[in-house]
Amino acid sequence: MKTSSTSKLRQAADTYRTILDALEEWVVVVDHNARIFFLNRPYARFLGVNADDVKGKKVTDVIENTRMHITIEKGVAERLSIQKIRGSNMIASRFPITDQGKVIGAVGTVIFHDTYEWKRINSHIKALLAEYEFRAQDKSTPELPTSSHYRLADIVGDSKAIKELNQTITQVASGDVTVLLRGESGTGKELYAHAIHQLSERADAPFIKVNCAAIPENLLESELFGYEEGAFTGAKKGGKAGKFQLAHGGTLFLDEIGDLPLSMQAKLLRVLQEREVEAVGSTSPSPVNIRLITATHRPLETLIKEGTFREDLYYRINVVNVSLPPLRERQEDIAKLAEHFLQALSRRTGRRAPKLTAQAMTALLEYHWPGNIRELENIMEAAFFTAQDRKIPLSLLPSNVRNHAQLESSVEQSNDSATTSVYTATGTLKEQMDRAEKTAIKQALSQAFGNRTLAAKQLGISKSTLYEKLSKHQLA
Ligand SMILES: Nc1ncnc2c1ncn2[C@@H]1O[C@H](COP(=O)(O)OP(=O)(O)OP(=O)(O)O)[C@@H](O)[C@H]1O
Repeated sequence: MKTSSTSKLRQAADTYRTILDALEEWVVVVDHNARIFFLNRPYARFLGVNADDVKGKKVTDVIENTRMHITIEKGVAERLSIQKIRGSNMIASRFPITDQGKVIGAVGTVIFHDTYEWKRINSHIKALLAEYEFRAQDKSTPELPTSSHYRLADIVGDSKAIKELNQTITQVASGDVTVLLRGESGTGKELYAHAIHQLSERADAPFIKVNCAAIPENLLESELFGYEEGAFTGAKKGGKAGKFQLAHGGTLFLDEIGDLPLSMQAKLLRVLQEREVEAVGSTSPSPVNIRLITATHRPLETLIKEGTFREDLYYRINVVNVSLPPLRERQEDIAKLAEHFLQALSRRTGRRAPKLTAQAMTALLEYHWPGNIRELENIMEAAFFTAQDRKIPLSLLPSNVRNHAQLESSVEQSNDSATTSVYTATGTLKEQMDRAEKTAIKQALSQAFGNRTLAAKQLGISKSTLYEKLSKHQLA
C-alpha cells in the first residue's frame, strides 16, 4: 500500500513539476511519513536549498515552523495560517491528500510571502472590484442615483485639527457654497464630501461621485453629461443620463479634479457658468441644479503655472477651501482610528477584535503615514485577519512600519546614550531633561493606547500639565 501510494504521488509530482515551478506561490508536497516529495523551485530558492537534494528529507528538518506533519497526522486542512520562516510572517495553507479515505500525503502552499504582500494584494483586489463595479454599473440601465453613506459622526478623531475641521464643514455645509477639499491621498476627502452633503439641505437628494482620474478620457464627456440615443456607435437605446443629470437637486462630488483633462475642464467650466448641460448628441441643453464639491491631492497652483489646469476653473471651484491635515500631523488620532478600524472589522466578521501590543502601538505612533488613514485602515485589516491569540504584536505590522519604528528608537537610544554617557556641549542639563521627559510621555501614551487621562495618571501629572507638555514637545 505504501509503495503504491508513493508511486502515485511521484507520478503526479513529475507531471506537474514544470507547472508548479512556474507559480509565484510556493508549493511543498510530503508523503505519509511527512518526508518531502516535491518542493517547487521558487520555494526552494527562498529556503536556500536544492529542490532535488531535499527530496526524502523530513519536512520539519527543511522548513521552519512547518505543520505539514500535523496535517498528515490529523488529516485536517489548515487554511491561511501564519508561519514564520526566516524572520517573515508568511500566510500558508495545508491540505491532506487522501486516497480511498486514507491520508497518503499532504500539500502545502505559501500564498503571501509576508503580511505586507497580503495587504498589497488585498488593495489590488479591491481596486479590481471597484473597476468591475464601475463597468457593471455602466452597463446597467436605468442607472440608480447613489446616496451618501457617511455622516459627521463617522469621522473619528478628536485632535485639535479634526475638531476645527468639523466645525468648518458644519458651517459651510448649509447653503450651496462650492467646496474644494485638499489633502494628501487617504486623508479623508471623500468622507468629508459625504459629511458635507449629509449636513446640507440636500441630504435627502442624490450624492453622486465621479472619480475624474478613473474614467478613460474618451468616456468622460458622456459619463458627466450623458448622451442621446444614437449619439455614437454602441450608444444605449434611449440614451444615458450623465452624472450631472443624476445629481440634479443634490450634490456632485468631483474627486481628483486635478486629473481632469484640459478639454474637459473647458466643458465643465461652461456647465458651471451656464448651469445647464448638453448631453452628447443633443441639441437642447437642460438646466441642472447641483451643489459642487471637488477634491484633489494635487497642487493646483503649480498645475496652473505648468498650463495643465485652467485658472478660471480654479477660481470657480475654489470658493471655500478646506484642507485636510496628513495623519502624521495629528498623531493623537492614530490610536483611536486603529481601534475604530479593528472594531468595525469585528462587527463585520463577528470575530472579537485583537489588541495592539504597546510596542506595535508605539510603531504606529512613530510611523510617518505617507498613505494616511487609508494606509492605517489597510494595515489594521491585514493585522486583524492575521492576528493570533487576539494580539497584534509588532511583528505583524508591515516591514516599512517596523523598520521606521526601529530607526526612530535607535535614534532615540543613541540620543539617550549621549545624554547618559558624556556631557557634550550640545547637551545641557535642561536639554537632557527635556529629552527624557519627551521619551517618558511618548512611552506613557503608547502604553495607554493614546488615552491621555490614563497616560497622565501613569506619569503622575494632571491632564492639563500633560497637555502643556504635549504642546511643548510638539506631540499634540
Ligand atoms: N477621520 C476619519 N475617521 C474614520 N475613517 C476615516 C477618517 N478619515 C478617513 N477615513 C477612512 O480612510 C479611508 C480613506 O479616506 P478617503 O477615501 O475619504 O480619503 P481621500 O482623501 O478621499 O483619498 P484619495 O485622495 O486617495 O481619494 C476611507 O476608508 C475612510 O472611510
